Amino acid sequence: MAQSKRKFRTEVSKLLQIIVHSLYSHKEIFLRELISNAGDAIDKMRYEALNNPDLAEGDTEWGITITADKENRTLTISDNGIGMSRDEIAENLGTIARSGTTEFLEKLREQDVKEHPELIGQFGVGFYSAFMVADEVTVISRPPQQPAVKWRSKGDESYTIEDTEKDRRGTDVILHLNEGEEEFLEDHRLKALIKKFSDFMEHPIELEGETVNSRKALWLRSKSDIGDEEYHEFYKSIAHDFEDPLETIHTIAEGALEFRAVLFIPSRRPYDLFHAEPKSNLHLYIQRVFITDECEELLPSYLRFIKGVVDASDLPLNVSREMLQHVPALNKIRNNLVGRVLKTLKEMKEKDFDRYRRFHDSFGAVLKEGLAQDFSNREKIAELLLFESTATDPGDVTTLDAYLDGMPSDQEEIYYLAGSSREMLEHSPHIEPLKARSREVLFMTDPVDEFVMPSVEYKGKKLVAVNRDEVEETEEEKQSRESKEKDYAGLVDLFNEELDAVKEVRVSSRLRESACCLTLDRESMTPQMELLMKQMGQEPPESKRIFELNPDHPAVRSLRKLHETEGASDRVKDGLHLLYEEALLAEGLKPSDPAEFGKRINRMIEHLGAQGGE
Ligand SMILES: Nc1ncnc2c1ncn2[C@@H]1O[C@H](COP(=O)(O)OP(=O)(O)OP(=O)(O)O)[C@@H](O)[C@H]1O
Repeated sequence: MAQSKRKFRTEVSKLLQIIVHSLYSHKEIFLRELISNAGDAIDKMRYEALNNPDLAEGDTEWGITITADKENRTLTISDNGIGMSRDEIAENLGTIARSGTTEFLEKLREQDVKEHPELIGQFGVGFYSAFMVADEVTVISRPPQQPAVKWRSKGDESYTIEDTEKDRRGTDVILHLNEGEEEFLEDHRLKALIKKFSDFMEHPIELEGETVNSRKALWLRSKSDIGDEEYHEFYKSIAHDFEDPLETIHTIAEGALEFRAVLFIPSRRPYDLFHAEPKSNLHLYIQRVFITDECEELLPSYLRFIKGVVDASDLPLNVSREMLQHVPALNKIRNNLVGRVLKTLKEMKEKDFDRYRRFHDSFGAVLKEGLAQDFSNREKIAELLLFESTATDPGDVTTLDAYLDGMPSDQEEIYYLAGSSREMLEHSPHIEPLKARSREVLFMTDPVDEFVMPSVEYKGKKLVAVNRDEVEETEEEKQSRESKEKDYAGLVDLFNEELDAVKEVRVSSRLRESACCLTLDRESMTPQMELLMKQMGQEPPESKRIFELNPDHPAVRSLRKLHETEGASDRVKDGLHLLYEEALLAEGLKPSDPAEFGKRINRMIEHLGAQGGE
């Protein structure tokens, strides 16, 4: 097949533009990325050859070779890994198949990357980092038992692909270095970088016929021999991150169940934490042989932000990826890992709250998913959560334990209100009765709260949403309500007739500053849940709300008087609908007919004008 020229997909061009024009610091990480890709390719080939030795074509001296050619100013990274076919190379090096890529790159301005290169670290530039130091990159690759292919690009809009010859299976990545990047052709510089970035890599990395790395898989070494820097380099290599991790967990389990794991909590939320498929990010090895990086059984999805490796020495090497889910030992490893992670987080929270706060700001919303996924650890997860509340200053947080500590002895439940922002929640009419009784209300502003919190119980106390018809009236409130109900019976009847969308209209004794509010009955979905369902293209079941009127509010009182003198006049009906629409707005909802809402307001203003002119 002749040479064909193809355009990069837009997201690749955009990424290349950022890399070529603004990624000036951390240039040397290109070597880490390319060596890490080469190592992955070897791992994949070795795994395939386990079950099908013919595929290896007799070449099982796994290794990576780095060759510097000063005359031609090229640096070549070669591996005898799995290689790429013509289609694969176009797919792997011409597109970025990660969801949300385009949106992320669009948001990331070049200036931001110049000043904060770690932002791009949330994304992981991988192979494309080669263009930080090279004006042209050639990739020659041959998969087992297939022809070779040559890919070439100058890091602009396009690349070419053509057939070629290659004896050895695997991939050569040839960088034609930019002027000024000659340091990456120097032996001592390359050696130092390989030691720094990839010393732990199991496969030998050769430079000038000499193996440079010590090759001892990091997770097999004893903890006391490993310094923070080594852990951090290892993390950056597997996570493709620019920043150090927030926390490292190195576990060596011996006895009935043997495995080793090195887990990391990143310091920053990756760009696709919520839109990518929620799957675990751990690499599973069995006796040092890489098996898969897509093993959902290793960690539940609410811990999907954890990166790292697990090496299970007890599992059979010939277990296929598909069979992994049926291996009971994996379940045990998973329980063990979950326990370690939760324990580490608890310790961090107790000993270094500022650091824990950083963790929670990035990953708290994911951790919460565990309340619904992992019943056996529910209380441990709940203990880790942080919330703002009516008792904290904006930006400050409290915990469920602190809530319980500050709770009056006659309070039976933990109160919360979920919504889009603290600001909105603070002004919600539902807070008023609790405030009046000096009860703290937790503010929940993550979308997942609506789904998980209603079923949570913490240390025997149920979490109750204060916008639901579940908060009991006090005796005093009850008496005050009953004394006023008679006066309002007529107006309440008219509301009931006029407002189809509500299930019940009630005189309320709980509201203070607000004239009215909408309360959910026990079974209904919250407005936010309804919105989410609509966003997902589903029609939520119709939920009717309870409309509560504050009999002591001047607006409600004057509407009652007007109703007594005029009956169900147009003015009274306008007032009634406006009160209802006001309650909708306080819930973050819209009046169902905005035009009619506008007209009602106009009539009211007109009326004011008429009064003023009198
Ligand atoms: N040396 C290689 N041998 C075989 N395949 C390779 C090699 N280098 C890259 N690839 C393929 O190209 C793909 C893209 O590589 P790239 O480094 O851009 O991203 P990645 O490693 O998949 O993702 P990330 O960098 O976010 O982890 C890889 O997933 C792999 O399939």
